[in-house]
Amino acid sequence: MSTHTKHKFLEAFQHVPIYGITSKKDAPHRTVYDIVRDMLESGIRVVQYREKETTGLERYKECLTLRKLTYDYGALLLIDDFVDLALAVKADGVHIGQDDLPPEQVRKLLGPKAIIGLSTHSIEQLERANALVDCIDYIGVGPVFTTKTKPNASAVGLEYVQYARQHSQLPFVAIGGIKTNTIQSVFDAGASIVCVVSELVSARSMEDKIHELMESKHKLMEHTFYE
Ligand SMILES: Cc1ncc(COP(=O)(O)OP(=O)(O)O)c(N)n1
Ligand SMILES: Cc1nc(C(=O)O)sc1CCOP(=O)(O)O
Ligand SMILES: [Mg+2]
Repeated sequence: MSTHTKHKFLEAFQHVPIYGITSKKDAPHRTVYDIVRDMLESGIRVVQYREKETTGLERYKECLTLRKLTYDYGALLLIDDFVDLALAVKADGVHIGQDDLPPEQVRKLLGPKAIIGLSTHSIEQLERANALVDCIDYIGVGPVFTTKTKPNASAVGLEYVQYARQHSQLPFVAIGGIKTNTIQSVFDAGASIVCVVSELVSARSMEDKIHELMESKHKLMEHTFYE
C-alpha cells in the first residue's frame, strides 16, 4: 500500500530473489516446518503458506509455529487466500487470487501495514492491478509455463512477463512452471523475483537447488555488466 510496505517486500529479496511457497504434497515425507526451515536456511526471506488440503485448525496450528520460525529469521510470512488466518497468526500479509475477496476489502480488514499480493493472468488483470497501486503491494504474473501444480490454468508465456516488466506499476513475481531449465528465460524476459514451488519443495537439497537456480541469474548479471 504505502511505499513502506512495498519497500519491506522488495528488501526481503535483496539476497535471494526467490519467493518461497509451501506445498506439503510435493514433499510427502516432510513436515511444513522442515520445508520452511530449509527455505530460511537457504536464504529465502519471503514465505507464503499455501496448503489447500488441510483443515482450518491444522492450518492455524501450522501457521502459529511458522510465524515464530519466520520471525526468528527476520523473514516475511504471507498467507494464501485466508485473510482471517493471516489476522489470527499476525502474518505479514496475504496473497489473494482473482476470485478471492476484493483487494480493497482485504486492505480494510488487514490495515495499512499488511503486505497484499494479487494474482494476475492477463494484460487486462495487470492493468486493473495498476489502478490498485495505492491498495496492493505486488502482483503475481503467471502461470508463465504450464504446470502440474495448477493443471487447469493456461500458460501466459514469456510475453506476459515482458509486458509486466514494461507496464506494471507494482513489483511483480513470476510464477508457474519455473524450473532449472526454464528460469533463465524468465529472468531474460525481465523478471526480478521468481517463485519456484514444486521443483524447490521436492528437491533433495533445497540449498543446492537454489544455487543451481541462481546460476542463471548470476550469468545474466555478468552478461549485462560486461556488455
Ligand atoms: C506469488 C503468487 N502468485 C500467484 C499465486 C496464485 O494465487 P491464487 O490465484 O490465489 O491461486 P491459488 O494459489 O490460491 O491456487 C500465489 N499463490 N502466489
Ligand atoms: C500457485 C500458482 N499460481 C500460479 C499463478 O499463475 O497464479 S502458477 C502456480 C503454480 C506454481 O507452482 P510450480 O512452481 O510448481 O509450477
Ligand atoms: Mg489463492
